[in-house]
Parts: sequence; structure tokens; C-alpha cells
Amino acid sequence: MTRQGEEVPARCLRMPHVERGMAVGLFGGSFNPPHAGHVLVAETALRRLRLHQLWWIVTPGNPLKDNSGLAPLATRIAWSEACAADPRIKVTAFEAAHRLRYTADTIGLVCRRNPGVDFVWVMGADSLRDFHRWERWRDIARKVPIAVFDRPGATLSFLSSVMAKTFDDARIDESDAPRLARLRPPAWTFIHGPRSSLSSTALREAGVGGPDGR
Ligand SMILES: Nc1ncnc2c1ncn2[C@@H]1O[C@H](COP(=O)(O)OP(=O)(O)OP(=O)(O)O)[C@@H](O)[C@H]1O
Ligand SMILES: O=C(O)c1ccc[n+]([C@@H]2O[C@H](COP(=O)([O-])O)[C@@H](O)[C@H]2O)c1
Repeated sequence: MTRQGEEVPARCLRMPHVERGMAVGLFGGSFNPPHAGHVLVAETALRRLRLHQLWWIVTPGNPLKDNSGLAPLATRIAWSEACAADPRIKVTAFEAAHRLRYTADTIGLVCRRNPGVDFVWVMGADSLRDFHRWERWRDIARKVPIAVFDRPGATLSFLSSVMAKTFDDARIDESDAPRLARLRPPAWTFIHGPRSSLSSTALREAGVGGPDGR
């Protein structure tokens, strides 16, 4: 998974430390490479959801994607740490250490290990569009609240996606976002803006490496 000479730091292979009573966002991604759109989602989630921490979970590989073009995990972690300046953002790769492939399993382990902590799954609107293709997606929605962040090209997913239709009754207004983490799931909201049109695909196509092409 890593290039020669590059290793995932041991601290990133452990689950971040949390205290009982905290509200914590779980923001999973390929981050290949990370960019300012990811940072915007992370910072907006911290603020709008009143989170104590946000875990920036660098996946060993999205089970729905062709991962042949994925930069090594250690590289994506180093890039992510360079992007995520806020100390409340914890860049982690514990999924790799636990051989977790599916988000349903990640969330199961995180909740089992941290009783008394309120977790929220954080994702962009394009992920909401495809959410019903994820392994045990209904179980995820029944296990933790979900915050979806608008993304150019995917705004209407909050109305049209299978997830939105299935859990229509569980959607709360974004003005209630500060209490989302404390709600009993299923519960979800859609946060409109601020938006970023950045994507890792565009950065890769432009031939730039590292966060935001640095
Ligand atoms: N510009 C953005 N606005 C809102 N959410 C975003 C944005 N970019 C990424 N995300 C969200 O961040 C998470 C991780 O995304 P990912 O690492 O796949 O980035 P990406 O730019 O979508 O990559 P790619 O272009 O390779 O698919 C996902 O939940 C995704 O929806
Ligand atoms: O569990 C699944 O079936 C599943 C399917 C697609 C994506 N995910 C997760 O969604 C997150 C975003 O992935 P990505 O590649 O869009 O950045 C990341 O944590 C993936 O592991 C999870």
C-alpha cells in the first residue's frame, strides 16, 4: 500500500482518542489527492454541527471504485495532514489497521469502542446520490445521523436520491444541524453551502500531485 521509504505513521493507525459526551464527525474519503473542497466540508461540519472533533478517515480503498490509480495510503495521509490545519481535525487510517472495507463495519467498530460518544457520518452530496449502492446502507442510516454537504452538480440529490426518499421522514431542517449529532438515528440533514467545485479527479487530470496541486 505504501511506496518504498514511506510508512503510515503509527499514530494514524490507531483510532483517535475521544471523551464521553463528545460529538464527533466521521468524514471518510479517498483523498486522492485532498483539496480545499474537503477542508471546506470539514470546517463547515465542525461549525454547523457543533462538533468537538472531526475524523478525516483516509480509506485504504473505496469498495465501489477502481483503486488502481490510488496513491499510497501513506502519501494520502501526508497530503491530508498538510491540508487539515485545525487541531480538531484528526487524520486517521485506522480502517487499514483493522482491515475494514465497508463503512457499515467502520461505524460498527467505532460505536462499539466509544460508548457515550455521539458520531455523525459526514459526506458530500455526490455520495448521497450513490449511497444506496453502499454495503448495508440502511443499517448505516439507522446507526448514526448523517450530514450531507452540497456540491456543485449534486444539489438535487437531497430530493431525488434513493436514500433521501427512503429516509424522507428522518430529514431535519439544516437550521437544526446543531442538534443532529444528539438525535436518535435515522436522522439526516442537507447543508446548502458554502460550496466548492473542486474535485480530486480534476486535480489528477490536471496532472498535479499533492493537496491542491502543491
Ligand atoms: N467539492 C466538494 N464539495 C463537497 N463535498 C466534497 C467535495 N469534494 C469531495 N467531497 C466529499 O468528500 C468525501 C471524499 O471525497 P473524495 O476523496 O472521493 O474526493 P473527490 O473530489 O470526490 O474525488 P474524485 O474526484 O476522485 O471522486 C466524499 O464524501 C465527497 O462527497
Ligand atoms: O461501504 C461501502 O460500501 C462504501 C461505498 C462507497 C464509499 N464508501 C466510503 O465513502 C467514503 C468516501 O469515498 P470516496 O472514494 O468517494 O472518497 C469513504 O470512506 C469510503 O470508504 C463506502
